[in-house]
Amino acid sequence: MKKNLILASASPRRKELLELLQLPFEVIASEVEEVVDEKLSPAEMVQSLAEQKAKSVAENVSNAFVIGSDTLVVYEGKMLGKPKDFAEAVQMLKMLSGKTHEVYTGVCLINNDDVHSFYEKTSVTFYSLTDKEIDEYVQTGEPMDKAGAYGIQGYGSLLVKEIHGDYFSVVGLPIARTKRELVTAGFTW
Ligand SMILES: Cc1cn([C@H]2C[C@H](O)[C@@H](COP(=O)(O)OP(=O)(O)OP(=O)(O)O)O2)c(=O)[nH]c1=O
Repeated sequence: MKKNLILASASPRRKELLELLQLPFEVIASEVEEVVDEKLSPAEMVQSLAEQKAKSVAENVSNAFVIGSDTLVVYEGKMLGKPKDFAEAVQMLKMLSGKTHEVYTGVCLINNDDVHSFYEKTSVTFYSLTDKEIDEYVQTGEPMDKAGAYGIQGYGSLLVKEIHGDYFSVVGLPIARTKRELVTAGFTW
């Protein structure tokens, strides 16, 4: 039987990226209270969070493939989620200035009792940023709902010197890999 596709995410970027598959899908934002186990590595953490999001939606639907995803920025072992306020956004950007960090995105595909998870790691190098540049960027408001306090797809593009790995994973969903993993997990077009 052909399965429905559901994106368990409130992120407009993930929705836009999933639209590239040219398939109908439904968006149901997960309302799970994310449980963070500090002992996990970044790769384990993003997959665990992706799984929590996908599971919370999968529990309430049938005959569907559910996709959950989570993105974290990691610098020198520190995992950075979304900044809680402007001051924290400034602090994160000062830390990332002139340095290379990793962006981890975990994806979890759930089909009934089958749980299939994977992650992508992308290295991003920032130019050295002046305090003025950081302040002006934070004033745009763009950092506030984004891991690591920047959006590579927006004004944040002006901060980035180099990237190694999947650009789309930094934006929130490694779409080419997701398509391939859906096939591996048994989803039929
Ligand atoms: C680093 C980076 C992150 N981001 C975004 C991707 C994610 O939406 C967000 C990280 O937060 P997440 O908790 O991964 O996702 P979310 O809360 O936005 O959406 P949901 O949990 O409902 O799926 O940061 C960018 O848009 N651009 C970037 O360059």
